Amino acid sequence: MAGPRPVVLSGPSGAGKSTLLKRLLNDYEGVFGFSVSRPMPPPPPPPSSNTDYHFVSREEMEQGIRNGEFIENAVFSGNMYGTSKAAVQAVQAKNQICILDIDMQGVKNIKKTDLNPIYISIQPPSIEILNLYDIQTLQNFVESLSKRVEAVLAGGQLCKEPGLFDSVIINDDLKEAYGQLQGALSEVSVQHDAGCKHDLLFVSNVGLSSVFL
Ligand SMILES: Nc1ncnc2c1ncn2[C@@H]1O[C@H](COP(=O)(O)OP(=O)(O)OP(=O)(O)O)[C@@H](O)[C@H]1O
Repeated sequence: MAGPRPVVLSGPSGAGKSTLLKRLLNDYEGVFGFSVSRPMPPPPPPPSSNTDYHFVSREEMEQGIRNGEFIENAVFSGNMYGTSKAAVQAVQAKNQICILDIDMQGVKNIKKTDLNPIYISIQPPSIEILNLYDIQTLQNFVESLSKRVEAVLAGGQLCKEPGLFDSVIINDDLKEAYGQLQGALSEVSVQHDAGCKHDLLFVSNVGLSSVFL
């Protein structure tokens, strides 16, 4: 597939992925594009005005899921959401760089594709700190707390699996973590600096992984 390599960002809810991404978006203003997702109609209000949805029929989406066309998908408030391989490839075809914020299942799914992204894991320094960061979300989803903690612990172990991630960033000090993220993205910068006109583009995942953990 022609075009720049996508970038996968993964890590437990509350590890700081959005915070780091916001910094990137801010620092590379005009370089980042907008997100691409595939919710089912009737669509809810977009999570952010930056979100660029691609609408398909329920049948089409269900067929696509059966055919393995989606890196990940989920249902929220009766609507289906997903990130398709085609959406990532469409971004590559525009010579832009996709950053995918996906969960561990999504990481495993994308490994089965030929998208060949750079894999970056964002991890909290400790489970105690994660709980502090994530307290509001936890309050909203108290009943799923134990499952979420299990998923966080499993994710923390999984990210250490050899070959799974290219970089594992422990988000203790935000400035330091951001510097490491920029370092991990240096390949992207090199391409951009080389005048290849590779823009960075943030493709949101369903963005609701915390709901489903
Ligand atoms: N290094 C850090 N030090 C202190 N607070 C942090 C740090 N990184 C992130 N936070 C705070 O932790 C909270 C959760 O961060 P953030 O929303 O970026 O996590 P996330 O990984 O995107 O979670 P989710 O996947 O649930 O969206 C935010 O309030 C953020 O300001």
